Amino acid sequence: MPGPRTLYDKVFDNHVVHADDNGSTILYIDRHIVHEVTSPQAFEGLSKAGRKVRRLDGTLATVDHNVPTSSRKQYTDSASFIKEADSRLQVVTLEENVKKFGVNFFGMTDRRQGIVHVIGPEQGFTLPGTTIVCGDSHTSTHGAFGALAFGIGTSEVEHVLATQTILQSKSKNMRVQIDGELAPGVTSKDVMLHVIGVIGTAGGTGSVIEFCGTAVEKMSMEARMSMANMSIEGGARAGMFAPDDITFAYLKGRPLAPEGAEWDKAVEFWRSLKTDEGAHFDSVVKINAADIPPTVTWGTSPEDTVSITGTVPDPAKAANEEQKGKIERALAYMGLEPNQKIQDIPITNVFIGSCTNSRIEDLRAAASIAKGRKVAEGVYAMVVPGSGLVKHQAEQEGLDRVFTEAGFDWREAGCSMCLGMNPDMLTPGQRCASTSNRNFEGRQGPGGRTHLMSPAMAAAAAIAGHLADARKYQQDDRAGAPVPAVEIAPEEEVPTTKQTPDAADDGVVQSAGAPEVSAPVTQAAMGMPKFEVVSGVAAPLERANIDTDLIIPARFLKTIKRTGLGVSLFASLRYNADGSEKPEFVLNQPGYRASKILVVAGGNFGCGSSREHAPWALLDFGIRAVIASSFADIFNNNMYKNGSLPVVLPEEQIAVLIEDAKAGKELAVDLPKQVVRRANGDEFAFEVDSFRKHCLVNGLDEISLTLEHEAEIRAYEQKRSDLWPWLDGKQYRSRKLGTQASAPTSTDW
Ligand SMILES: CC(C)[C@H](C(=O)O)[C@@H](O)C(=O)O
Ligand code: SF4
Repeated sequence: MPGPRTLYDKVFDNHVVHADDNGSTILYIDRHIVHEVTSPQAFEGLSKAGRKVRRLDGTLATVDHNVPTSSRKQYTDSASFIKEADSRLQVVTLEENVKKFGVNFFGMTDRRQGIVHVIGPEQGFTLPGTTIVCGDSHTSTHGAFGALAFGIGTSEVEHVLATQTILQSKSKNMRVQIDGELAPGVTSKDVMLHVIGVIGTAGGTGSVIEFCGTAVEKMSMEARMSMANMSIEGGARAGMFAPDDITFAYLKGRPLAPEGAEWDKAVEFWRSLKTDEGAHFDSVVKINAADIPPTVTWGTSPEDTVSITGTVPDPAKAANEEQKGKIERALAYMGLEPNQKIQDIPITNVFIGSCTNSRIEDLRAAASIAKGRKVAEGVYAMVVPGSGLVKHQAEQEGLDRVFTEAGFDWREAGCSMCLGMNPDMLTPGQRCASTSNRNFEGRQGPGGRTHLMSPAMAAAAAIAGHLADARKYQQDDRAGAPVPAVEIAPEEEVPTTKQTPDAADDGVVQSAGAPEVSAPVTQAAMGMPKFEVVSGVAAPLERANIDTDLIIPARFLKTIKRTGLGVSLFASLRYNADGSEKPEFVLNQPGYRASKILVVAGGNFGCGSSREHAPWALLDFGIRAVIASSFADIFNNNMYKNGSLPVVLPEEQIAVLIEDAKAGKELAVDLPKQVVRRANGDEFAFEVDSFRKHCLVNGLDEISLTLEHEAEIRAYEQKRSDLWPWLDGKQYRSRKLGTQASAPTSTDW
């Protein structure tokens, strides 16, 4: 018998297909959600290698990032409806791929279309105890159901499509415990912003967070989803909540949830998915719910949080020079003054939407503030439901009229203004009160400024015309008049220093049935380059927390190829608005234009989005190795999958290498010997996982290696059918019973 285990341990253990002695595991994936941005190159890889989608019954695709959110009344097809050529190409490419491979698809005329992380739960495709992946960092959302759900890169998307498995090593266990009563007017979004303010954007790196505590136990599924969603903003691989009666009540009757006797069997199993008494957590953070104020962000990182009643931080009071520089840079970008009152910050835009806060409860909360009021003069406010079904439900409840009468724009489902990838974008200098999850520089459009907050707070800001305390706008429906719900303390402070944690499956889809897998190919399908020794003058980059939006902004993700992105690498740092080069940026300087190595002072390189376009852009520019003190998890993986190497070294050694780089001295990154060699012969040793090293040095394709374990994958699928039959789709089941299944169609559930 194993010792006491956490929820994460249990779900992980239940999915092991094959474990190597070195800790690398082939993990079975129950659910794979696919969108148009991160899948074209994966389907192309599949085609080139002559492979099929292994489990169509566990795969669901939709379009969300590129779709315009304007009325679809005139829609006839995507090719004519989507005006922007690159966006159109990604959407049409997915439409072609789902047809070609038989993948279940919610397209633009399907009411079930919406943001990937909204539609999965809505359909009951997301189930407790499952493993769920998507080429998207906010896959963590599905952890609200007690699923192990995480974002992956495009190479991994291809791996999952081909093998229904993924290569993983075990993460650490982290617990975030929130006990007590939340103050009136404080929502789960405030809680999560507060948590990220406490642990920092790298606080959860290498860990899976389990959220627990009395405050969390009372939360609705929507509220839990908002928190799990933003686990990635805390750097975590995933965020999980133990499934309970609230979870089961949400799932019961959903189209793909189990039914009848199978439902009872499933619930009985789901109830076992709790952390055992005495299970080990590598770190624990405890938060008192009553201490959490309505929280917003002031800066350019989700960790830059402050109470709505607080003030903009003063760099002069920063703990150290590094912090001072960080605050100054953020204030300059955000156009804010030190010590300015948060509630005095005027806004131009409001965005209520995104996979964090576009579900029915979110819209209800915003509507309760908007009801009977008007959007302030000069503010453009939009509400974008997370899916066609959320939109429909809201319209049934009359919320659309509440919004439109108040002057909000009522839109069609999609990612919209969460990221600058479709027509909904900020223009330079515009300032947005946003219910989304990322406030990185340029996130909602080049030069745009984002303040993250809850739906109620965003609605309050729309009405006030500046950042505002939603508690002042809470309405008493019976009286029909606005009344302040609580007395507000003048200056609630939120901790500014980071707290160090003390150590301490449905009746799915239909399709192809038993998989037919083509013979393993031994050479990399995409021709993965070998990595041995890479040398030359490294480019120094002195900045921490470099996010993937900064490495490659969203507007450049609209490609269906892996190549050609080098020119857009670090676009906002590299180019002026007129397209001319900024001479001060390191990669524009003569000595570094051909650098193959980047040395970064400051950790958490590659945080944020899962876009594999980030390592592709680096590679296309010519950079094959990045040396930093730490890397965000998904980015780290993505580098390896493309024959490039993330090298982790201690800060002191990096400081030496930065000086070498500035002096134009050559470095060599020697993977076989696992050292970085300086020009004077000194060597700094680094660690690397032995399996990954083997793949990189030999240019091996991981899919082929995994398919060598075909017998084990099949055995696992048999075991899964026996233990958790509700995870198999209907046609899959009938194929196994020997009945002839009909050809897959995209609506055949
Ligand atoms: C496009 C996709 C890769 C990206 C993500 O991984 O998060 C996007 O959804 C985002 O929010 O930045
Ligand atoms: S974070 Fe924004 S862009 Fe990314 S999936 Fe969610 S809504 Fe879409």
